[in-house]
Amino acid sequence: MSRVPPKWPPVEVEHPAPHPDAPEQGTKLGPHYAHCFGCGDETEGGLHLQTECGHDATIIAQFHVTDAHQGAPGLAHGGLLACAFDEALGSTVGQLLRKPAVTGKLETDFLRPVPVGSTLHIAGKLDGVAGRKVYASADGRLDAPDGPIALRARALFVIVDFSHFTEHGTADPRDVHPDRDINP
Ligand SMILES: CCCCCCCC(=O)SCCNC(=O)CCNC(=O)[C@H](O)C(C)(C)COP(=O)(O)OP(=O)(O)OC[C@H]1O[C@@H](n2cnc3c(N)ncnc32)[C@H](O)[C@@H]1OP(=O)(O)O
Repeated sequence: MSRVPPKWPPVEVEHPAPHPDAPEQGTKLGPHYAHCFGCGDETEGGLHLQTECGHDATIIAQFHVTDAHQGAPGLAHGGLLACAFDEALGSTVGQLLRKPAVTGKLETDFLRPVPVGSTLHIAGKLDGVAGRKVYASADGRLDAPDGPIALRARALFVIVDFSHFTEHGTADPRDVHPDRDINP
């Protein structure tokens, strides 16, 4: 089967430098929201993705695959793997650009099965910006930062105003203060 991906990014883009307030390499990034299914630390059934700032404007995430994440016996569920990439790519966009953004489109190539007990090492990077559209992509490697690639993902994020989260969700407007620069 041919796996030739379409042109990426699909439009002409600019390549922005990371925001001056973007975290430095090695900085551990806590959850952006304690109840986020992807990264929250108060969601018993969540993915508990752990992220940190990598080298060369990358965001590195680790997803430990447990019994709770199975789709087939002993294998991770594809939708949860896609969720891990959504979170890692959202973190890449938010942490490096310091702007609130939501996923508009997410494409995932599943190249190898991901067994329970393994750790997926996801490295996300920005591929370009066109107006409010931000293109980002990530590779997910099995069990080591240089392990075999199990998944690849490309995503379009759209920069939004903070009112997206107060009008469509239940974010507290008091939590959207002038110092806040990434998703609540
Ligand atoms: C640190 C934080 C980590 C967070 C990680 C988790 C991130 C998430 O999972 S967010 C939750 C999932 N996503 C959502 O709920 C988003 C739901 N969708 C929406 O709210 C809206 O459709 C939204 C905001 C994406 C776009 O709406 P709107 O603001 O009206 O802009 P709109 O004009 O439609 O689109 C903006 C541009 O993006 C393009 N675009 C939007 N969606 C797509 C798409 N699916 N495919 C291609 N292009 C798209 C539009 O064509 C437009 O392009 P152009 O500027 O060239 O005309």
